Amino acid sequence: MAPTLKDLRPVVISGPSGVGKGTLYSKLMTKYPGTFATTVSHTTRDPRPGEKRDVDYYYISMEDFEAMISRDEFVEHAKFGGNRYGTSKRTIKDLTSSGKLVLLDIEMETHHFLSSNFRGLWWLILIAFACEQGVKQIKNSDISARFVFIAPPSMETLEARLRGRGTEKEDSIQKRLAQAEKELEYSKTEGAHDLIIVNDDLDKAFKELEGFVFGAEVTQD
Ligand SMILES: Nc1ncnc2c1ncn2[C@@H]1O[C@H](COP(=O)(O)OP(=O)(O)OP(=O)(O)O)[C@@H](O)[C@H]1O
Repeated sequence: MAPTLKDLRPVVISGPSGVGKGTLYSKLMTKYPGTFATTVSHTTRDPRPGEKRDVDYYYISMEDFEAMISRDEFVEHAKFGGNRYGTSKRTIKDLTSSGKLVLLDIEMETHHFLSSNFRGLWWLILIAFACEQGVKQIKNSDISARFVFIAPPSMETLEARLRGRGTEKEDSIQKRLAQAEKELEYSKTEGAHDLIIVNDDLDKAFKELEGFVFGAEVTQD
C-alpha cells in the first residue's frame, strides 16, 4: 500500500533532456499505481496518426484556445510552430479533487515538438525559454505547486545518457546539451525549485523523489 499523501499540491518535475525524468516518473507510477496522475494538455494542432482524442491531447480550435487564455483558464501555455499548447487549471483541479497527486512535466509537449519538427538552434532557444516561462507561469498562477529539479551529476554523464538512450541524432544531442546548460543555470536561481535532486545513483534519486512527493521520508518497502 502507498503511504498517505500529505500534500496534494501538484509537483512540477523539470530538468534537462536525458537526465532521467521519464525513468523516475515511470518508477513512481509503477510502484504506486493509482496514486499519481499526469495531465492531458490542450492543443490547437491537428491529431497525428495514432493519437487519441482526450488521451494524447484535448484538441481544440485556436478560437476556443484564445478564449480560454482570456478567461485565464491555463496554468501555463506556449506557442510553437503556429500552434498553441497548454495545461488547463480545470484538468489539474479535477484530478486533484479525485485524490490523485498531479505530476506536471511542462516539457512534454515541447519534447514532442522537438522530436517531430526539429528546426534548429533558434527553435531550441525559444523552447528553452518557453520551459522556463512554463515554470514561472505556474509559479505566478493561482495553482499552488511544488517544484523539483532533476540535475545530472555532470554534463559528461548527461551526454553519455543521451547517447546511451540511442534516440537522438548527433545534432539533436548537441542542441539538447546546449539547452541543458541554460536549464542548469536557471536551476541555480534562488527559490526557483523546492528541491534539486542529483540523479547519480537511480535508487538514491528515486528515494529522494519519493520522500518529496509523499511529503516525508518513505520507510516502507
Ligand atoms: N541514475 C541513472 N543512472 C544511469 N542511467 C540513468 C539514470 N537515470 C536514467 N538513466 C538513463 O538515462 C537515459 C535518459 O533517461 P530518461 O529518458 O528517463 O530522461 P528524460 O529526462 O526523461 O529525458 P527527456 O526529457 O528527453 O524525455 C535512459 O537511457 C535511462 O535509462
